[in-house]
Amino acid sequence: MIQGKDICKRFGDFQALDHASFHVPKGAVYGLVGPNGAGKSTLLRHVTGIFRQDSGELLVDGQKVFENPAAKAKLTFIPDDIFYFRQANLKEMKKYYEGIYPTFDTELFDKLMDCFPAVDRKRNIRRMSKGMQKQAAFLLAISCKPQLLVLDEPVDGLDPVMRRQIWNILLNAVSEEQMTVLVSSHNLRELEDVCDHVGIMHKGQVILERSLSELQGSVTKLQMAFEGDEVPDITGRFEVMNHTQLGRVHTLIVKGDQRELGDYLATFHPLVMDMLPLTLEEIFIYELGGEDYEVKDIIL
Ligand SMILES: Nc1ncnc2c1ncn2[C@@H]1O[C@H](COP(=O)(O)OP(=O)(O)OP(=O)(O)O)[C@@H](O)[C@H]1O
Repeated sequence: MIQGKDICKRFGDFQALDHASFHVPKGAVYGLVGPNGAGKSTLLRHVTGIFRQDSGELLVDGQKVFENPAAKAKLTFIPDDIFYFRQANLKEMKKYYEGIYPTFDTELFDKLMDCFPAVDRKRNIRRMSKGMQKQAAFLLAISCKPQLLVLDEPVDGLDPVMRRQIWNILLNAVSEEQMTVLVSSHNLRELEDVCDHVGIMHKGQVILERSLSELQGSVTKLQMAFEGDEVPDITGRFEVMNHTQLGRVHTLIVKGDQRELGDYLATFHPLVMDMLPLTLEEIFIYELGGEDYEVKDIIL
């Protein structure tokens, strides 16, 4: 759905995007994660056609987006600073969206209103709380039935119940409408349950991009104890990303097929051997561990 290649953007002397490349497949929920100032919002503003890159290529559904209304009609964007017209209420904003998006689904809008009981159609949106303004933005954006929904820090300012509610609605739209979602966040944990692809941004670059199905099962955390103090050397056969020892218990983070690993280690007759699930956060920490990055700054 989105193909970005070597995108560069400079603001004066500052290189905000530095050959950023990434790929978002159709129907994916793609999380863009990175610390403050990494360039996430800037990249999203290129995807949504607000900025034009200085160099590099960016295609959404095969088309350039900047100054291309046909391409823009396929996507909706919820930025971190949501815009509503002064004095407008939800009813009026809905009318505005209906005028721009031929795909706007009024029936869906009315149905979704039930999921956001606190949002009053007749109240000036700018007078609503930040969380309610965000709810209104979701309501409008999803009702446009976009092929691509771009979200910048989407659940900031929402209570946990509403976060869950919104993710449920989004994931529903992804499975029913094949909608693609590109979402930025500081927090990998927040995205862990919902994304199927993750890209990590640092200093204007996408330094790592993975599909979660590719990751799951490819990295294993093992806790083992053997008769002696040593563990068998498996480095010739598997990539050991991390090894710590506490007493006789060894904890290894190993890359490779889980079953093959288990079968191989069982031949050494360990006293104890447990395979533990890794969080997405742990996987990325180990994946980035060998690189010259302050991993703790990236994964928050
Ligand atoms: N219009 C602009 N003019 C000048 N500098 C800008 C502009 N927009 C962004 N920048 C700079 O580009 C860098 C990347 O900003 P961006 O907002 O994309 O980061 P981010 O990853 O979204 O950060 P955050 O997580 O804090 O929202 C920052 O150093 C920012 O100051």
